[in-house]
Amino acid sequence: MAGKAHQLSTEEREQLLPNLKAVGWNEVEGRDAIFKEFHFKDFNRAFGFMTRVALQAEKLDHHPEWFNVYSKVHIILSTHECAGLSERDINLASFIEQVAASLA
Ligand SMILES: C[C@H](O)[C@H](O)[C@H]1CNC2=NC(N)=NC(=O)C2=N1
Repeated sequence: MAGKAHQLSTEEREQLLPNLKAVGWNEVEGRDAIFKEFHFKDFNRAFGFMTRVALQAEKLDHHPEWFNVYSKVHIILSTHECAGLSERDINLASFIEQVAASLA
């Protein structure tokens, strides 16, 4: 991954977070991270979604924290390198939204 991740400033958050909040992402309490819960029709779709996200995460060298039960996938995004939210999380969340939309 090129360059060092920096924790988003207040201004960057005001600019970047509303779009994600509008589609169901929320800030995690007590931790600088974002969270969303995804529901699919069945496990096959949930796992297909996870597979596509996993391949992109590996490509970006930026990985989600996630939890799956059957058709439900919980995702938390945060950047270890800066111990909080960075642009990498915003970019990965945007990619995740595209994948979810294509599977809806
Ligand atoms: C060594 C390796 O580049 C780092 O650990 C990468 C891998 N995946 C990562 N994922 C996330 N979410 N945050 C990171 O800071 C991060 N760093």
